[in-house]
Amino acid sequence: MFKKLPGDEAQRLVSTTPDTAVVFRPAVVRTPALLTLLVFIWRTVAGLGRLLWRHPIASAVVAVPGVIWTLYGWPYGLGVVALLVAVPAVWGLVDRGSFRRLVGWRLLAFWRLVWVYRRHWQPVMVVSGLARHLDGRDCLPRLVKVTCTSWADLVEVRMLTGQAVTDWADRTEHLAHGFGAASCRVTVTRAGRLLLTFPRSDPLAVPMSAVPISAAASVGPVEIGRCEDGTPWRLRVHGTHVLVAGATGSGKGSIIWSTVRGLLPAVQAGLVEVWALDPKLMELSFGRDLFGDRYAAEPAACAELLEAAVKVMQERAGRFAGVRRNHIPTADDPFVLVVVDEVAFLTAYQPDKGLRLRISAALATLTTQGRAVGVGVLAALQDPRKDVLSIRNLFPDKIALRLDESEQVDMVLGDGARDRGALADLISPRPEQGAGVAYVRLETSPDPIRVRAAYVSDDDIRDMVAVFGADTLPLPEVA
Ligand SMILES: Nc1ncnc2c1ncn2[C@@H]1O[C@H](COP(=O)(O)OP(=O)(O)OP(=O)(O)O)[C@@H](O)[C@H]1O
Repeated sequence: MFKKLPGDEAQRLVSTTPDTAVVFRPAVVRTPALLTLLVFIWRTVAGLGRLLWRHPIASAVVAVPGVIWTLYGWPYGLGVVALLVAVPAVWGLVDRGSFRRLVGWRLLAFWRLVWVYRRHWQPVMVVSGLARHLDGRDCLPRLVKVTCTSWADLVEVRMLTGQAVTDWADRTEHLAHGFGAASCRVTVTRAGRLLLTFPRSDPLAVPMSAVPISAAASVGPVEIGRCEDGTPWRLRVHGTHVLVAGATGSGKGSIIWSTVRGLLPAVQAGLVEVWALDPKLMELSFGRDLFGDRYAAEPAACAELLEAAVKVMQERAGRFAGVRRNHIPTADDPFVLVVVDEVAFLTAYQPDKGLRLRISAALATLTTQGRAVGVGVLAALQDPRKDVLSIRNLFPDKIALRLDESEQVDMVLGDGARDRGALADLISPRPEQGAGVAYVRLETSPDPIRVRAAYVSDDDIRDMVAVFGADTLPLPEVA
């Protein structure tokens, strides 16, 4: 048996004669055959023990029929095999949900662990540069566990000591291609541990129709679509400000309209007011009757409406000072949501400098002081550069729809978001596949979440106007 010498050994040789070929002979250590055999047996036994410990059910499913076959003969063994096939099949037919949860995804996870991840682990780690070669040995990050959900493989990994999350985040493309997935997302679970998410299918590939309007009036997070894991996407608007960035046709309208739609019962109950600024005249004007007097399209009118919102905010701040620190929506002090479609028309592309400054000042005041007194801003824009919207960092919650360039992702979602898997620049430009698909990074979590907003069609907006139009709403006068 050869003992591999440390690879750095040759570097210690020094030759004083130029152009002399250095011949390096590795030392050969002869190991007794018995020792080799013992090491081999030990490794096999340890491997079996590890297999039984890690996968007791899978091991039992294979071992039990074998043992019965050996002890009682083949008819009994075959009977147990038939039972092992028939019981899950009937269970799966009767209650597919529980079968998948308790058996199906576990079996798939076992299969994917053995066939995909463990098989390719070493080459992928070495080629992607995540493994290290130390003292002649390959040190690999540890593959701890694979779990399957309906749409993705979740792979838990223990990093090598001294590795950082960015080492992995920088290599998501290598990992995705290496394990045959379309993408990879990196999440930190605890010190030294990561969760890699490899989607197997895209549950957001099919457009969703508008979320039904709830009977209950709520200012709480509004359900506006679905997250990648199948749970509802609830957008918090009260107590925060939200910035929506996306190229033309990316579906900014669906986020704005889904939010307005979800708030309508609360608007009707007088707990919420939606103030609409529509400088492009193409989006919010369609449901203009929902906003009554609180609608502006001309830049001068937009400036006035924003300044009116600032007045509401300041008046409340004066009343709340020293009395309370948070806003609770009531009929007297409703939550005011200022919706701005294409905010760049008012800030960057506005030729009148006086108006531009008034609007920027009002927006900056609202976004810095508004959330504690119940005034929120939901702004949409196409170009997220700082010179287009200098106050973009004042929005705690950000949504990146399809973007034109990869650099724009971090501009919207913050540093490192793209490396962590927010591939907003790769969202399909085909409306049926990609419109409304977005990555969200909430104030409370650095990890981007992939979501899709429901599509609120023109007919839906007409219905909303018919039921919740201005004549049915309690709209107080602008101060
Ligand atoms: N959530 C969605 N699901 C499916 N399709 C959508 C969705 N949102 C929008 N679309 C489709 O994409 C098209 C463009 O959407 P929308 O006008 O909302 O984009 P936008 O980002 O507001 O574009 P612009 O900035 O040019 O106004 C719509 O006409 C619709 O067909």
